[in-house]
Amino acid sequence: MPRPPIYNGFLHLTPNHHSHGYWRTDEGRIQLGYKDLDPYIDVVRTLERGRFDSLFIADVVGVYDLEYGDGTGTIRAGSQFPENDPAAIVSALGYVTEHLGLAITSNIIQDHPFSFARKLSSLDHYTHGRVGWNIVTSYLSNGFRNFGHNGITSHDERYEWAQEYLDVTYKLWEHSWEDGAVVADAASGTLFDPDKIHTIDHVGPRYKVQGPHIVEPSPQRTPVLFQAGNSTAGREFAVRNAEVTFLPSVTPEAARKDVRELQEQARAAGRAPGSLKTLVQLSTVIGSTEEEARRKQQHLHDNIDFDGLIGFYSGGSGIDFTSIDPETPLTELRDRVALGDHVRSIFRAIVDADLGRGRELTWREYLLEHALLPGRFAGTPEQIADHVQGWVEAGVDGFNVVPITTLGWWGEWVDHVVPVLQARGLAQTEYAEGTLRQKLFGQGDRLPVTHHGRALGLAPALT
Ligand SMILES: Cc1cc2nc3c(=O)[nH]c(=O)nc-3n(C[C@H](O)[C@H](O)[C@H](O)COP(=O)(O)O)c2cc1C
Repeated sequence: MPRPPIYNGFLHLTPNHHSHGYWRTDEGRIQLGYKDLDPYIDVVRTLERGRFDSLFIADVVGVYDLEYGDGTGTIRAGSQFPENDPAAIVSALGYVTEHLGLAITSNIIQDHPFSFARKLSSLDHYTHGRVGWNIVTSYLSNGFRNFGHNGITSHDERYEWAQEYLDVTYKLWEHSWEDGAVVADAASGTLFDPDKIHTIDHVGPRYKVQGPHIVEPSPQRTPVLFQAGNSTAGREFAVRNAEVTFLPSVTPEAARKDVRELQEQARAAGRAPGSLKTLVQLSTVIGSTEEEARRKQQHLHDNIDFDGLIGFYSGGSGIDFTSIDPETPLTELRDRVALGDHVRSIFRAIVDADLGRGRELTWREYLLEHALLPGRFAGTPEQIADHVQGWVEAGVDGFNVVPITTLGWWGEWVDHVVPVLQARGLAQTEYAEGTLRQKLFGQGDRLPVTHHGRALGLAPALT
């Protein structure tokens, strides 16, 4: 019998994740506690009460819109700014939970792979095998400038860089220590068997790492690997490396096709069936009646900080949208020659999608209704469960649950929606035993032997 869908709680250690400016409202002010540990302890306890599979912490290492407009929109609104470091909180969250997976985002520019592998192995020990890694290549040019680069590296080159980064970590996690390297034989005075611990001697275009790994193999060795690549290079990277990937689909119909194509690609790349799980974003506004849910959604729209949203959107896409009047109809933007071919092609695609179903949308309406939390659904718990069912029937394996407020919102979901989902077999009622990987895949603690990271091996030592 297949397991119920996977649920990740999506978090960001910042005053506003996607509800830009909502900190100003009575409901949103709680997010200003983002610097404290206690509110997050509350979040993970709530997630565990709701039998979430994992907490998933997003992260960026720069300001979204420093290069766009007057460069202040996201700073003033506190949109994904400031950003506390996800790795710093994992031990504490692991200590107060027993089963919840703890997946952190870390990008390839912020850490050397040797120190990153060491950090994740340590966290996997301290959490008894519950750590995951969201592999990101970073899309913020300010992020690159913060780490000594002149600007953002080109898109496909970032994925090549990421592959080498991962290969270094695979060598450290999977190949540096053989099984049986820990001896602890008091009679011979041998704690570790040097013959079973190897240097990795990695030499590549960006990294030179001798090794050995300086942390004992942790329960999962490699953390569970999450990734969200939608481009051609991103998909290739996902089918080679990811164990859980995020689909861009905003409707179940789109997901059906996306899942099929991805799984065909994974099969062609030699991945075992079921070894690459697909998640979609699930963003909901919950009401005891449909009317209440709609009212809450309107309240959210009315309180979005538009400069923050536009700055976020500009930084995320690498296109300066700050000078466009939000009240401009999309068709006018599609035809505005001064915007250039690339930007106009984006507006053409949006207009062609006919998201207003015949109604002409303005740029503001499009951003609020479709770009802010794509696929957002407002309804009662029963309607949300119907909505979830539609996605499951389309073949997705689970959901990244996006809250309206990073802190304070989770009880609403767990107390009102989860019981309905559980009653319909759409959410687990108990945790399976074991590590995060064992819980998600039921095939043991380690990467499958056919996975690239296991198959890689160590190159012969250079002399
Ligand atoms: C659910 C989800 C979470 C993401 N989290 C982050 C994040 O925390 N930090 C980040 O820099 N990028 C994040 N991304 C962006 C992806 O890493 C990636 O850049 C994006 O999906 C575009 O991939 P592509 O260039 O292959 O199309 C996220 C994407 C998705 C869909």
